[in-house]
Amino acid sequence: MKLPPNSSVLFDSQTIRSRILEIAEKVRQYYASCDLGEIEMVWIAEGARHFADALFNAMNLSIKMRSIKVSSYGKSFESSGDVKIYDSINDIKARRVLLVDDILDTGLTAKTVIAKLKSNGVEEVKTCFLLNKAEKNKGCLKPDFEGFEIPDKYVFGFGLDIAGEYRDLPDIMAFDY
Ligand SMILES: O=P(O)(O)OC[C@H]1O[C@H](OP(=O)(O)OP(=O)(O)O)[C@H](O)[C@@H]1O
Ligand SMILES: Nc1nc2[nH]cnc2c(=O)[nH]1
Repeated sequence: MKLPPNSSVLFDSQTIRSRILEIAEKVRQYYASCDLGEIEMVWIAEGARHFADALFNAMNLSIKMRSIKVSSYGKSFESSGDVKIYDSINDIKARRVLLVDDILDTGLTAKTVIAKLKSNGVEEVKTCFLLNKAEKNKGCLKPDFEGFEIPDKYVFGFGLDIAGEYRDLPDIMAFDY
C-alpha cells in the first residue's frame, strides 16, 4: 500500500496493544464497585472500531456495548464544525456511559455527543480516547482515560482514515499536512 509522503510511524501495533491493556485495567478498576448492569460502552464509528474492540476485549467486563455513527471531517483534514450524529441515540438511557473514541482533536465531536447523552438523562459520562491532541485543544475536555497525548499532526491507521483509506493499518502513522 502506498503511504502518503512524509508519513512515519508514531506508535507501532505492539505499543498500541500494550497501552490499551493499561487503559483497560484502569477502566476495570474504576467500575469495580459499580453495578455492571447500569453501564453501557458507546463507541464512535467509524474511527474508534479497532480501539473499541481491543479495549472491550481487554476489559473483559459484562457490560453492554454499541456504536453510534458520528462524523464531522468527511475527506478534510480539518473539522467542518458541523457534527452529524447519524444514528438515533435517544434510546441510550444507561445510568453510566463509557464514551470511547479514537481521537480527541478539537473536542467538538465528544462535546456534542456528551451533551446529547446528558439530555437523554444519562447521569454519568466517562470518556476514553486512544489519542489526545492536548496541546491543540488546550485541555478543553479532560479525558477520564487516555492512551497517548500527541502533537498537532494528522494521524492515520488503527481505525483512523485519510478520506476513507488506511483505517486497517496496524500502526498509527502521522504526517504533516
Ligand atoms: O475532536 P474532533 O475535532 O471532533 O475530532 C474527533 C473525531 O474526528 C474523527 O471522526 P470523523 O468525523 O473523521 O469520522 P470517522 O470516525 O468516520 O472517520 C474521529 O474518529 C473523532 O470521532
Ligand atoms: N484520521 C484522523 N481523523 C481525525 N479526526 C480528528 N483529528 C484526526 C486526525 O488527526 N486523523
